Amino acid sequence: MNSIEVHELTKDYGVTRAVDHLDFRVHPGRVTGFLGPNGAGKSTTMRLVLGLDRPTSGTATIGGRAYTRLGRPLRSVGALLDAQAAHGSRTARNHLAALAASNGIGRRRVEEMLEESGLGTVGGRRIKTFSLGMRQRLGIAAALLGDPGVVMLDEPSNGLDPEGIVWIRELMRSLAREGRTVLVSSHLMSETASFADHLVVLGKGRLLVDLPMEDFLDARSGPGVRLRTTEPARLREALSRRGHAPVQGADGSWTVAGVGAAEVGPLAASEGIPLLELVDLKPTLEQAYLALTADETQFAAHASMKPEKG
Ligand SMILES: Nc1ncnc2c1ncn2[C@@H]1O[C@H](COP(=O)(O)OP(=O)(O)OP(=O)(O)O)[C@@H](O)[C@H]1O
Repeated sequence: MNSIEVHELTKDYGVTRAVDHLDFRVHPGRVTGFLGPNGAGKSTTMRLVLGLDRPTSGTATIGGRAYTRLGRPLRSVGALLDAQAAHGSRTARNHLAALAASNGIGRRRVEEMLEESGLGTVGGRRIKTFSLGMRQRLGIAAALLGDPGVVMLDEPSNGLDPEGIVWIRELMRSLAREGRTVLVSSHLMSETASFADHLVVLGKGRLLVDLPMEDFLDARSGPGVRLRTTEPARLREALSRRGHAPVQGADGSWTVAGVGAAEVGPLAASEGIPLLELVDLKPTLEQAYLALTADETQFAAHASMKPEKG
């Protein structure tokens, strides 16, 4: 009911195609990370979902309805797109109160959200005196004012201090646990890995990936292990007989590509080689993402090198 659906969505700005026949759905009950290089079309997609821009073709809906047809939109969808957008001469409290009034939301909720976002003591200050992190907190407070089922945040950690980053991470996790739909764009891979269950990745306006985080990481890595042993020379020999070349790290551990712990463990046991540590390696989100975007760049280079027909 609360999902975001994007269907054949296309947006051209003059000759620039910002979004190109996009198709994906963001489901409730999980945090979806929205990734892609600069200019990939993430902000444009979010603006189209929020009715701030009109698609060239295709549709973007929330629970089957266009944003512009939602009665009191803040009660259905909360969004943070640009934390600088708030009126600087208003106080934080007045800013939230104006939003609340226009969406039929009670004053008590304003105070609740000021507290929740860590702005309880500065609610009476003008927004123009706020730091980037404080504006970001205010933007998140505004997004959640109407207790919406759908939350869309563009770079929410921008400008936040470490405490703020932990706060936003926990907040997103709890919003998803409550069954809300949470779509979050970010350039910070370790951050995204810490809160997202699912990933949607764009490249040049097109959909590259729509997968659970685990599946994305698994799909972009071959097997590999890290191990420690008291007899590296014997293990290296045993592994090289099977075509594997261990590489020693600065900390004295060894990594072996192309083989899993399920194979290395029994091999070491059968050779009587003691292992002090043996773990299957998973790539970080950053490694998997960079491998994906490198493939894309290569693909683009090949495509542009193709001779023209005719
Ligand atoms: N109002 C506009 N007028 C003209 N071109 C635009 C406009 N908005 C976006 N674009 C172009 O559309 C493309 C997608 O931009 P968009 O801001 O959606 O990307 P993004 O993935 O959010 O990038 P970033 O990670 O840098 O925020 C870019 O080529 C951008 O220059």
